[in-house]
Amino acid sequence: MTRSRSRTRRRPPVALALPALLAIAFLLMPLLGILARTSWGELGTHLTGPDVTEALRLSLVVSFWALGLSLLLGVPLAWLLSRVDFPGKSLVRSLVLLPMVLPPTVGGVALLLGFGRRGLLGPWLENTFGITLPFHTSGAVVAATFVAMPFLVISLEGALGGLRPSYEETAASLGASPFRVFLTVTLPMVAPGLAAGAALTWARALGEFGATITFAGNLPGTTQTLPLQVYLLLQDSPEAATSVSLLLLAIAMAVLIALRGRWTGGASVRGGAPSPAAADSPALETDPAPALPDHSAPPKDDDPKSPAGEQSWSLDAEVTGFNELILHAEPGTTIAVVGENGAGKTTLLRALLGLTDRAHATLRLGTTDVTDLPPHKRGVAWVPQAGALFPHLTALTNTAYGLRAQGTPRAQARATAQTWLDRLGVGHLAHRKPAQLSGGQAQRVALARALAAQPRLLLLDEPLAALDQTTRAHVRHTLRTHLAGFPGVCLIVTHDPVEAVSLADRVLVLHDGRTLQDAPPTEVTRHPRSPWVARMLGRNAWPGTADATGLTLANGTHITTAEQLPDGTKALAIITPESVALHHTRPTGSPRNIWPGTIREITASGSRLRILITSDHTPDLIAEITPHAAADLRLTEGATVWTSIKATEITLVSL
Ligand SMILES: Nc1ncnc2c1ncn2[C@@H]1O[C@H](COP(=O)(O)OP(=O)(O)OP(=O)(O)O)[C@@H](O)[C@H]1O
Repeated sequence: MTRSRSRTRRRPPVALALPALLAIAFLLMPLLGILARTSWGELGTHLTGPDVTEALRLSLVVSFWALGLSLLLGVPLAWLLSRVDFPGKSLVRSLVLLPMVLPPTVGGVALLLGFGRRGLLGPWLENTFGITLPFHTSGAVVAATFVAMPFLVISLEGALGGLRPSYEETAASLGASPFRVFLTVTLPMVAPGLAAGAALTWARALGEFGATITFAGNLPGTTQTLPLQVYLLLQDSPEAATSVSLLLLAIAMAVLIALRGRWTGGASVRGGAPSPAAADSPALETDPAPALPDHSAPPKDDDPKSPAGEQSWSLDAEVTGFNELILHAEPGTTIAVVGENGAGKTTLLRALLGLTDRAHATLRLGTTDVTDLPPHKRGVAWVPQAGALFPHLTALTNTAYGLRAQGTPRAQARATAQTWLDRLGVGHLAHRKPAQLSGGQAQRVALARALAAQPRLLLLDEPLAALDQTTRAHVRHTLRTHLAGFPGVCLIVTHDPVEAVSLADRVLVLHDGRTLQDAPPTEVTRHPRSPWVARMLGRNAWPGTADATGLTLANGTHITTAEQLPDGTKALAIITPESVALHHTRPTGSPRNIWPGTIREITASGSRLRILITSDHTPDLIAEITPHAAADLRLTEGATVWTSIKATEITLVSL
């Protein structure tokens, strides 16, 4: 903190500071000119004259109409530009920006040729609706909208672009229709950007001159706004022009001051890390989840979509595209989805949600085929990484979101949400915003929100990734308790072997989008089907070819094993780190596999030490020993050791 402050106080280089100061002086000089030349004594008279008050009234009318029109047309346009890919999009974006760079008088000419009496659309407007824009206030509104709307569109498009899609996707997965998502999540989250854009739009419309005078003329009381007044007054009464300019200047400054700090707008989006507020708050990670006598989902009548009598949902999915796999699971099954980076875990989840074109899932949940339903009608709830709690809603309203989207009355939805928050041990935080929750608390609220929506399939994307080790253990315990009673199937994407083994009934190992192994954790632990899975589970896994006495590795090293596979079978030799013994000198006696090696790395793993050994004879080998044994052997990085592994300690897994 101190360091960053002293860094900002450091004297700036003269080569940059000097032109920067000149720029400030350049911008300031005209404003000082207005202030210096204002006849302060006559200011009141100038600003209260009938012409000026009339022009001010007209300016306010025109600018607010222009703002209204810009909001009406510009908000959907900004949304379209930021969210939909369509041909000619960059052309449309250039079109939006054009009025900002076009000389306003040219804009006025263009408006005349488009909407004027002899323009392309003018005659039709006149004949059909009796609307004539030039020389009417409506013309001034059109001119102001033309030049001001781009400010709204680019501000809002920027804010929308900065919004992580996971918020809107989560809202859809909770059952909200696209329009509801827009109103309840998108708009509130981009509110600062929208407000900044609206204020700029209004200020620009208020100051509009060139397009207005060219298109709508300069008729007192009809199209003569304040900037046009200034132009006229400059010829007849320069002091009055200065006073009116000061008024416009004051309004512009007021807008900018009101916008201070909002330029970087965007939503207050939190990551998974605990906020400072949360750090001060009584953290709940140590609270055990309350024991639940009955963890069934809330009453069925809360769920308008549930077919009567259906209490649980199996999963049948056939996924094609990047992922090629078939998945079947009985209700209540928790499946850990694991695999290397890029194996297709997230793509699988998104395919089940109906949120990606990269893979397609034929999906049946219980007796219902949801394949052709949009994401918000599938009953598939998603908890993305870091939870994606809506930052503008409290924990309670976040949790009630899915029920409200599904039509549950507000009071009932809130009562049910409170029940779920209580069940997950965060009921007392119901009225906090996500920014006031710690990472662990936020994860519990995100889980409560997903469960409260009564999904038929629950997808958790690395639910514990953002948490520290202690919190992780507690939240894992909570998760296990609550998943135990979930009446559908739950898929958990994880990179954490402990999470996979301790939470799941099955481990689905993906490789290149396909199933490499789909088995109970004990089976995967005992017989990992790939070196990657073995390594993930902390085991050594050496690929080779089986023969009569064991396995021959690619480099020719032979490993003797107690069990044998048919000659020529491609297989993995799985060696647990605890079964690797280390010696100072070449051991004699029963072990059949003995190689020399060099210690490359020693790291702590719980109460034991993990030793990485490299050798010319074998692939890298991990051994795990007690610190006491390490001290006895006086192990240091770089030291030479002998490793030995009993033939009975090696498992062969055919590939
Ligand atoms: N929008 C996309 N367009 C093109 N390719 C993509 C897109 N999203 C992901 N991919 C690619 O698809 C593959 C699978 O990605 P996916 O995100 O599903 O992997 P993952 O298993 O979740 O990885 P990680 O563990 O890194 O999160 C990767 O090769 C990735 O580069």
